[in-house]
Amino acid sequence: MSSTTMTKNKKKKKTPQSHASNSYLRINTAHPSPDYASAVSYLTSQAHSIGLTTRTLLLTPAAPLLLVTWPGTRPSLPSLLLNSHLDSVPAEPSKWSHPPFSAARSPDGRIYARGAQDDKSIAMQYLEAIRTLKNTIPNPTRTVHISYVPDEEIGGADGWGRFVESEVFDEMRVGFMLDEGQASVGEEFRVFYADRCPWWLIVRAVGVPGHGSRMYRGSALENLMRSVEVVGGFREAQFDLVKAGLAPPSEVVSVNPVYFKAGVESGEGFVMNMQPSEAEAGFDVRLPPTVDPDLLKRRIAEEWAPAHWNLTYTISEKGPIRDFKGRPLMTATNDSNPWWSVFSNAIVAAGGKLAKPEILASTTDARFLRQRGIPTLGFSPMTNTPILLHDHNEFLKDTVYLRGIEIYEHIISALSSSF
Ligand code: MET
Ligand SMILES: [Zn+2]
Ligand SMILES: [Zn+2]
Repeated sequence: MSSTTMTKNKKKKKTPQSHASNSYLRINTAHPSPDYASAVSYLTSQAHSIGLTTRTLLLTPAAPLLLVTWPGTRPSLPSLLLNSHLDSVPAEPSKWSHPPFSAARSPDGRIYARGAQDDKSIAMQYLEAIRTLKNTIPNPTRTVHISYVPDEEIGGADGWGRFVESEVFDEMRVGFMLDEGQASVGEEFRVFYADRCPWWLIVRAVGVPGHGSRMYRGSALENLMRSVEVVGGFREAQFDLVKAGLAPPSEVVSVNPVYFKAGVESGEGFVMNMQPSEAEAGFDVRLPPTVDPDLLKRRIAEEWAPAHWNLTYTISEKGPIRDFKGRPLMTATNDSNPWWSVFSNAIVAAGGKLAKPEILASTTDARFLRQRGIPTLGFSPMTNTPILLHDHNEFLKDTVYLRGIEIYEHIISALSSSF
């Protein structure tokens, strides 16, 4: 744990190109070696320029976590936490129209960068919104924290997984957290009250090796292909529900193959006339909170990877799927949750429209808070924007980014007051 610094509040005017965010987008935060040091140092300097307190936590040496604080006048009230992860998924630069860490701007204002949507925009918008609010309110009623957290994209074990267990987190007494959401292709802002839970499934096959010309039963690849066919059938059935309009995409179990690995290699590439004795496939599986995980586990064992086909499997469960009381991880979006009412009213006060609350198709660190019963919503203020997270040519328009700052001004102002 290192320095705590407070500087004086300087009144600065926001200019549209204070796309300070561009400097942040240019830091290469992609796995497998995200430049956390530069990201933390940049965000720290931005926070100090507004007069906010910062702390860098080294819960593991390679993965710093930055905590920014705007102290409230009534610190006894539960605090508001705004969360953003520091890391990004890798990009394939040769497939992009602009280098992924250039933050290149097109004539119509699209800023291209890996992380432009996921989720470096909110990282900067939180700060810019507070920069503006500080001009009129030196301190909020309730304490506002921003957490910049490592390793979200790889499961969060060394990020939120450790943070949530720390004394610092307990001392923050978080009452409500806002985390990232996803872009909206229409006019309405999207908000997410739950995530799907990721299981990373690897199916391994062994089998009879032999000459590439021979037809026989039980080769490793034949065994693996049987598994792929069964998984594919399940996938089609889930997809059919979505296509028929019977379920939103985030309310079915998705299962997508993400790699296949097989073949005997020589220095020249794959040996084409040998059938290998081993093969494996990787699947990204996502479970909505409404699904019974034990039933899916049974299906995997009995149908997707049965031992009698010489198949074995591992499931890497990325985080919790139920809270400490055994309930699905969901945040209430009705009057029973006062944070919800204040949040949704703030969007309206900002002139925005909110879509019906959804389950997020992907996964965020929100699950670590929901597991502890802390209400958490996923929200990234990006309307009229194609959904490009983890895709090539990820971008965000400058006008959308700037509008997002105004939205956060309303939200932070409302949620940090007492109610
Ligand atoms: N946010 C990432 C995703 O949804 C990582 C989730 S935890 C494995 O893929
Ligand atoms: Zn993200
Ligand atoms: Zn992501």
